[in-house]
Amino acid sequence: MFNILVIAAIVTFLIWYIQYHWKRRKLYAMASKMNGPLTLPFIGNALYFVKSNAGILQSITQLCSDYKSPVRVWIGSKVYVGIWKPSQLEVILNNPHTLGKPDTYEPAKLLLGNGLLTLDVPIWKLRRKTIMPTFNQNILNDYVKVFAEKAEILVDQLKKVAGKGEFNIYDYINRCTLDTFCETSMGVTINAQTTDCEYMKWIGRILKIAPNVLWLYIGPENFIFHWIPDAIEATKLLKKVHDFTDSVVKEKRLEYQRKLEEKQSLYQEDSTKRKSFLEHLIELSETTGENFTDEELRAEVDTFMVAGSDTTASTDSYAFVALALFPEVQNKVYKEVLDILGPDKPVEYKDLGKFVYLERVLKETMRIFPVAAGVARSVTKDVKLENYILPSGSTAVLLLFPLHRDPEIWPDPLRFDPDRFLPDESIKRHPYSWLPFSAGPRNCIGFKYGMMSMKALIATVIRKYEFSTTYKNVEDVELQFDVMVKPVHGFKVSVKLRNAK
Ligand code: HEM
Repeated sequence: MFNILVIAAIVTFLIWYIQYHWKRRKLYAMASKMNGPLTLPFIGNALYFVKSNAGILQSITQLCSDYKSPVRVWIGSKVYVGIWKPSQLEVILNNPHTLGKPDTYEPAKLLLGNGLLTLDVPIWKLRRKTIMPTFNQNILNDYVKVFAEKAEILVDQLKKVAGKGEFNIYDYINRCTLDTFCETSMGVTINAQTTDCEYMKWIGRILKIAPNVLWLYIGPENFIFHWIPDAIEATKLLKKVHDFTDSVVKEKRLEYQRKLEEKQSLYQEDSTKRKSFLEHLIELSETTGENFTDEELRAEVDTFMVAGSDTTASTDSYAFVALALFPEVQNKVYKEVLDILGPDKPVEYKDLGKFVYLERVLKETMRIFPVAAGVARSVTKDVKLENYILPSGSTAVLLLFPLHRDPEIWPDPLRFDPDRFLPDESIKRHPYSWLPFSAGPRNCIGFKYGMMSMKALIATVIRKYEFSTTYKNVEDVELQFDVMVKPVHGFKVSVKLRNAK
């Protein structure tokens, strides 16, 4: 009897195994036509990525120098196709069958709920269309006052470290950015720069733990996620973050209802009152029939907070490291800001377009130090990619870091030269050569907000402080993959008050 059961189990397994591979035969055939390293049974090329955070980034860079785009990599039973050639990126970023997010984004779903970043394509399309108007230029212009106010507090906070040697400027900028985001996304003041703010600690810790648990989703091992201590801690912290956002959502909804009952639309009541993204979303929800649930509103607000604040804080910090590394660039930015603002006038939205050199510096910073090393998309139908077919069932990984450092596109790629972004130079390149915010219909919805807030912060700070660093050059800034691309040894700079007696 026992023998029969064993034979039945083996036969069932064999039938399942053959069916499984038979269904995937097209995937195997197409993937085998692409370049890629030799694969080991069962684990594929997983060993390439079982490394330290810095090692992972090195492995990706090495793969891209050993092979041409697209490169195929197997991790367990999943095939990932790395792409960094601009013409191929253009195909993927604009194809309707590569708009979805693969299961590598599952941890982000836990973090953020179902917000724009992680939503499945059909719902994402509707949601993106609804949310898009909240990023219009007039709304963003209203936020510049907040950017300027919070940056002035940052100027004040930096007095603590001025003239006292090197420190990690990210710690200061991150607090400033969280202050700005809480005000503009939720309409709440958390004073992260001047008080010991719990919310900031939760977000900081979650982002720190996230890389330790991310890999659990890059394989069939998803089920163990909930048993890992870091994942358990992250879940507890997430609850606190979600409870905080939930309470703000409820409060703002009640406020909206109260105003309606008083028969005053928010606009009629006080057209000069600045509204946060959340307040705009509540209004859209009520007036367009979109009917966002509280949970959906929370997911969108949390998504803005997480997708927006660490990316801008890190890019601002890289920009200060770059200014510290290249004093002649720093001087030019300082002069431009002084010419436009004078010594004390707070930055206003109409000034931002005039910072043309600062804009080139930011673009060159994001080229050399793109905080998002890559973007992943699931392939739901075969897609022709020049001489290859990207098979349905694979994951396209758009490698922005290797793209931005490709010597064929960017000669002498580690030379920091903002003039690469002069219009006459930009026009010579493929438009998909520079993609820090990605591109196509699912690009970063917050890119204008990001550019405006970074310009406002840097202009406000550079006017008061001069930056230096013990990093000697770009190569010296060793990088690692830490959800975002971050320097192994921090964003090390020293600051000195300008005109200090
Ligand atoms: C330097 C700053 C920023 C960088 C480098 C950046 C980069 C990116 C990238 C690479 C993506 C992925 C796009 C894709 O899948 O193809 C993305 C998506 C997104 N970003 Fe940003 N981002 C920045 C700032 C912001 C800000 C300020 C906000 C919000 C206020 C924001 C909100 C989002 C959202 C909601 C998505 C998902 C869009 C969608 O799937 O429709 N980001 N961002």
